[in-house]
Amino acid sequence: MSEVLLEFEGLAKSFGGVRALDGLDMRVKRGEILGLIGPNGSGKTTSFNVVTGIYTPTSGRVRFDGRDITGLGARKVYEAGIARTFQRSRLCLDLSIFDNVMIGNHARVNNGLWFNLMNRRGLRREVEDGYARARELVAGFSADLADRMFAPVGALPMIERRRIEICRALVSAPKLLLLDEPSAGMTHDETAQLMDDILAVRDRMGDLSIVIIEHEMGVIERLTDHCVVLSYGRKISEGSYAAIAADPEVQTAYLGVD
Ligand SMILES: Nc1ncnc2c1ncn2[C@@H]1O[C@H](COP(=O)(O)OP(=O)(O)OP(=O)(O)O)[C@@H](O)[C@H]1O
Repeated sequence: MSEVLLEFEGLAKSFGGVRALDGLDMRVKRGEILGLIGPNGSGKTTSFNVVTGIYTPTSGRVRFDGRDITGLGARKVYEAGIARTFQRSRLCLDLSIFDNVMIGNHARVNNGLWFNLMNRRGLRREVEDGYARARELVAGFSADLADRMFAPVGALPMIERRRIEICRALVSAPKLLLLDEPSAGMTHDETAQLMDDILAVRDRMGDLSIVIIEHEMGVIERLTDHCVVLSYGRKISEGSYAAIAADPEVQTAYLGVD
């Protein structure tokens, strides 16, 4: 088995005259946490949208777990083992913690009409198994949250909502988790707690790979094994956080140092 889980080859995506991705080459190894950083508009979120099948690339290839997944639709990408969170929360605020987590579990349930109508025992077992799985995931973040699985998520503070979003992504047992600015909208203390959470998830889930987009450099420094820096849709640097932070091109493009 190759140690590379995800690979971009010359990935490009244009929107009219805007080259959001401009020939990006990048690799994510199994089990690593990779930080994807760069100034606003450098193509970070577009790369997530291309990998997850929301956008079809203009050119280039995406390979995942030994397969070419270029241009596969969102559902097939999800079934292949890639899950994500979004920069802006996509939780259903009126629904419970349990319901929100289960939305991420749809590939694992046999929810055909015939099954639901005729196999009541099977349906019951499916719901019970889903509940046990969702509760276990949530308990991994917070025992208190796990005791409130039927509370509406709209009543929860931002950090708890982020935890639920990560659980919703993890319930599909992905091989790759894409986190788009998980610290957005959180306080310094909440961000610190979330970093502990993400490291704990990685410890619990052995060879899960994580790609994290973040503007908070403290988060990138603490969490990542490797970083890739984008500018105008191209990779301008990569390496450990210490290496990229010391790179003059990164300082000029990203940190605003001349
Ligand atoms: N759907 C779209 N239609 C038109 N232009 C888009 C679209 N999505 C992204 N872009 C443009 O592509 C470029 C890259 O955007 P992207 O959101 O990927 O950057 P980013 O690095 O994630 O930025 P940020 O850090 O602000 O989230 C920007 O110029 C953006 O305006």
